[in-house]
Amino acid sequence: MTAKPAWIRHAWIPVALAALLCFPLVSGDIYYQNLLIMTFLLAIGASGWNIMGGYAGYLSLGNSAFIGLGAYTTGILAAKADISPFAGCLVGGLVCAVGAALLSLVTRRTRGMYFVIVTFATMQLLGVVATTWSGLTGGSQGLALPLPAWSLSFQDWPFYYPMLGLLVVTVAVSAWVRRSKLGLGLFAIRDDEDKAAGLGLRTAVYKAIAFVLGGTFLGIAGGIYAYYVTFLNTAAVFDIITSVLIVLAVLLGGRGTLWGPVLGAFIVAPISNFTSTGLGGADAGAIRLLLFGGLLGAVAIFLPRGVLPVIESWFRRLFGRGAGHAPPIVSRSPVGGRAADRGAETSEVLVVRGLRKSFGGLRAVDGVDLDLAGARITGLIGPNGSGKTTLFNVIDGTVPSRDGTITVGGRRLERTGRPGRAHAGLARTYQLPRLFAGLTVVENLVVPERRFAFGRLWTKRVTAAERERALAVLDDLGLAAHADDSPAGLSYGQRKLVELAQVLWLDPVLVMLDEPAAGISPALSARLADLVRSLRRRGVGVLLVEHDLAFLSGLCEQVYVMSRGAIIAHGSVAEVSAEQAVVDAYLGDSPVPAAAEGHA
Ligand SMILES: Nc1ncnc2c1ncn2[C@@H]1O[C@H](COP(=O)(O)OP(=O)(O)OP(=O)(O)O)[C@@H](O)[C@H]1O
Repeated sequence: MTAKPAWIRHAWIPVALAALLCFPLVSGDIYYQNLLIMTFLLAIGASGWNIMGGYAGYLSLGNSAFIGLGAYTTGILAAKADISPFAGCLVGGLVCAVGAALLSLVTRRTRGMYFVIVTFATMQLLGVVATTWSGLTGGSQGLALPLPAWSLSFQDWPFYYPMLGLLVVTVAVSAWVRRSKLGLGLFAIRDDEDKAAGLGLRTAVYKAIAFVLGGTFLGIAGGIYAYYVTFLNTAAVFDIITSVLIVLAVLLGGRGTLWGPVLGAFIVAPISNFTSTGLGGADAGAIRLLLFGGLLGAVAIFLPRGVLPVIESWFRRLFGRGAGHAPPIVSRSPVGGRAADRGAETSEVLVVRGLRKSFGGLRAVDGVDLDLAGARITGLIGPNGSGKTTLFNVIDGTVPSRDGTITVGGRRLERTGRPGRAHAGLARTYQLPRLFAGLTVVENLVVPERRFAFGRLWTKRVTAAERERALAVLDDLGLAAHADDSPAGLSYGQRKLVELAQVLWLDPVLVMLDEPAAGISPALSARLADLVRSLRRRGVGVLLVEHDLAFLSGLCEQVYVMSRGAIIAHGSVAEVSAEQAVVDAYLGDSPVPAAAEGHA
């Protein structure tokens, strides 16, 4: 069965919106109006949180801090400066945007549980500041906002419609983020942040923008909420329960999806409302926290994907809705690039001097010097544990080192971060291919970023030109039929090929390949060797770690031999194979493979 056109699949959106727009006009029931206002607030919070927590995979538990900041900014402006709360809430959004930008600076290097703790601590800190700064916030006495001046016949419409409007804007922005390069980068960060940085993505900027967007919407919603309740109390506004409800709504609905957080809010808000009106007494807050904390744990364990993805996969199974493959474009992948432009054949692409890296007392890399010319394929061999991967990691910035210099294409890079090294033309693959499982094969190919530009973040996730070029590359690799599949469906060898094609998207001057031929079929190995030779023709320098000497000897002009962190020999495969130190360290007593005696 063919997929239905997008307008049919999305027809429910205007219907649902029209129903929500008409509801207050046809029903005079204030209870349901209020319930919907709180649902919209939760849905805004959940959609905003989803940009950072769902798309980028950064969970935080401090989001009610932004609601509180927005609410207090609006409340203080209204109570002290007589500024309309509807204008004040925009200022609240701005204050939250600045606050989120500052917080993302603080949390730049924080991940996982540490990120959760820092955001939670920020919320607690803001609560304490708001309580102690009583001259401004009213402290524990609370802060009263002016009562709305409109006629009672309007009921709660002046809160209902702005909140609904803000929800529409939040979802629209969230949808637009998904379709942009910003979203592509955020999903890549969620799958493998280190790899994304190695492909040139300025991950800190991506995360900061995601955090600022979510924080801004929460701040504006907090401002409208402040006017709606007309009385702010620090204990209630900076309560952890609001953060828990936001996270619960996202996880329940479907983290990382567009509509999951909204669906989750429509399920969670009525339950929350029921418990806050139904439960009384001094322990009501603790019971609610226990209940929603328990629900959060249960959803994380028993429904980790959330309701929406589960329903979608049922539908797919029932109606067989597939993504459909675009026809492959038969053309050759482009050659040339910056390596050829800079006449790399004649210059050094990599110069390393005195590089060292120790892990405790172990000298994994011990004073390594390397000289690699462009348009040359250089092998790096050595016994297991001799330091080859660590040397790669130090050169590409995965592992920091304080000793030694690294020059790529004439630029000193030892103090440059991973994205900067990628922008300078340094690219690498891994022993086990690391593709982004949440992206399609084409998206994996186009995700690398040759240089950072703000404007680029807002462009389409995969432009038509990029798609055409990516399909040409995949066609060359015999993988065009998998263009729109998840890389999880590819064989190990195919993933290695795609990873190589991915790093070539950077248009590098130097490519470091970590055991590219390990564990792949002879046919794929031959294809890979062809690809490596084509790099040499384009003037790209190649540094290749490989245990398969037959593979190396057919490719490399020179090899470096490592043992115990140091380079112990350098020359052609035949030359180093004849050296006694190499035989002792690497080959042991085995004879040199016949293939090593004559190389291309
Ligand atoms: N993060 C780390 N912490 C501590 N020791 C490490 C770390 N990474 C590597 N090592 C150690 O450094 C030494 C060099 O390891 P490395 O992985 O670089 O060797 P290799 O030559 O790539 O080995 P192989 O050929 O098996 O991949 C090994 O003794 C390894 O145990």
